[in-house]
Amino acid sequence: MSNGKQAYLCFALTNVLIFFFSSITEEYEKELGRLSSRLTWIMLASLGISKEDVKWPGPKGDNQEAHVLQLNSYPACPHPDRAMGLVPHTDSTLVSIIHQSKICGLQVFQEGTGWFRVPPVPGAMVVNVGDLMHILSNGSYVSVLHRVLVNQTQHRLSVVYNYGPPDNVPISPIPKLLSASHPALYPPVTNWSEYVDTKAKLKGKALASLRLYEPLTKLIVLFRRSE
Ligand SMILES: O=C(O)CCC(=O)C(=O)O
Ligand SMILES: [Fe+2]
Repeated sequence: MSNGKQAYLCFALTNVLIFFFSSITEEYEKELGRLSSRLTWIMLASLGISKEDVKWPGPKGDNQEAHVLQLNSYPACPHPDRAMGLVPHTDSTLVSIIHQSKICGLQVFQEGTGWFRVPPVPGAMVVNVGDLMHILSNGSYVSVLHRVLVNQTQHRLSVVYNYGPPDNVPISPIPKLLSASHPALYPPVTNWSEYVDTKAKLKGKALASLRLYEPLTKLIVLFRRSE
């Protein structure tokens, strides 16, 4: 086959692959959008919050939630003890839905236990509570600290659907959840992208730096310690 024909075949094949990849990605985004929205409203409903209580402002009060689809690739690393796939962090989202390939790597931090593995389970996805859900629920849902380790021999992939509020919408604790005994723990965050910028500057300390009060449990511990 001539070089010209080979180049044409390669070009045509690439276009076919791009077409299939884009249509699968589009379908995936649509489904995950529906799933994230349902999960978000179910989580809020469990706190007694309805869609009426969280009207995203907009020209007609009909602003749509936003999302970012992220593809992560963690090449095999001969010295996994000297490298980190993804440093410990919380997600700047309402919720994030992770699809992991068959390789372990994701770990979650739990107070008192430390880091534990979240192994891939065939047919299952991982749902992370993000910082904006933490703020919206006034700390009822706690955003999860997690990290990713690299594998010595196997390449790991993950697909993360980051689900957040419409952009340009301020996020603050839902007023219905607040009372004299449950004051707002966070001031309004201007909007999703601004929060992401703040986080980039303050690294892991963005949420803690916004917090207006210490959790009551911590105060009790401090009080007991000083007795
Ligand atoms: O790769 C994973 O399992 C998690 C990725 C992640 O935490 C992220 O992209 O924020
Ligand atoms: Fe994450």
